[in-house]
Amino acid sequence: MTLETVSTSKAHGGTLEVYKHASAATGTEMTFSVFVPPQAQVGEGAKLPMLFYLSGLTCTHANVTDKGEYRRLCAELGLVFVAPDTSPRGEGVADDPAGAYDFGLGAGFYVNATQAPFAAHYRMWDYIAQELPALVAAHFPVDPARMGITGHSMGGHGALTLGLTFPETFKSLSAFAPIVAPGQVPWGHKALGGYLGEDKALWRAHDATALVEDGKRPAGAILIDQGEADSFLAEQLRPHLFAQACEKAGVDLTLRMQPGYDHSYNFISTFMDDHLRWHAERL
Ligand SMILES: N[C@@H](CCC(=O)N[C@@H](CS)C(=O)NCC(=O)O)C(=O)O
Repeated sequence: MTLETVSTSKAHGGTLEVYKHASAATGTEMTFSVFVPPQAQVGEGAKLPMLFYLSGLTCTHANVTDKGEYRRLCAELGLVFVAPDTSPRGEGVADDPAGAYDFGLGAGFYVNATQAPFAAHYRMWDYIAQELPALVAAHFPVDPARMGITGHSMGGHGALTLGLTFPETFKSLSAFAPIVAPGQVPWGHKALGGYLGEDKALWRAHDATALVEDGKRPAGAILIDQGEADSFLAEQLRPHLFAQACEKAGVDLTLRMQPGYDHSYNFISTFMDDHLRWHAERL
């Protein structure tokens, strides 16, 4: 698969690179950023651990790339960091009929849609679970046996559901302010209903709390940070639903409620170092 370079720029001794490529999963062009730390240059054939970061509603690869403040520590730890887009885009890609921010473009919810007109391109589950790991392993100095996943909000939902479903691919798992129970909150009802249809039994495969209840297990322990001043906490995020399911199932979850922090990248960048270390220690 061919990658087209959008940009490349030296940072912290490594390089921040942005690429476009034709995606077999979505049938569209997809864009992602990758930070390659300086350890990649130490000898030919370096194989480094890597972390996928899945973004939230309205985001592209650029939000965390610009505001996540991950490069300095990734350079120190020798961790490759990959940030994909949140939905397919381009001509012929359906959007929310009313142009709402929480469905359609920028809101793929990391599922394979089954409902028209979204089924044609909204296949972010396959893109993140299969296509992107293979593509990254083929083109960058990464060890495919040492990949982790994290994400924010809708991207935290993606990280948890993918990490629980594919523990052999995603060996370490964390999330920032994730949607943990889409089957029980308005964002999830709209997205899962719109992409997967109204049969709620089918939603359980894309609901982290239901996945744990149904017996799925991550590769190891899970870290979640959640701001207590997050305006989405009570209605959309509800992390205690996931904590209860994990406790009952014996899943090792560290849920840290962070006083005063909101839903923004000020919160994410504050705790980014902790998440990078969490993954580096496990990969
Ligand atoms: N009310 C917000 C909701 C979307 C939102 O808060 N998105 C979060 C993820 S759920 C985000 O990361 N936004 C982009 C940013 O802060 O850079 C909007 O319409 O933009």
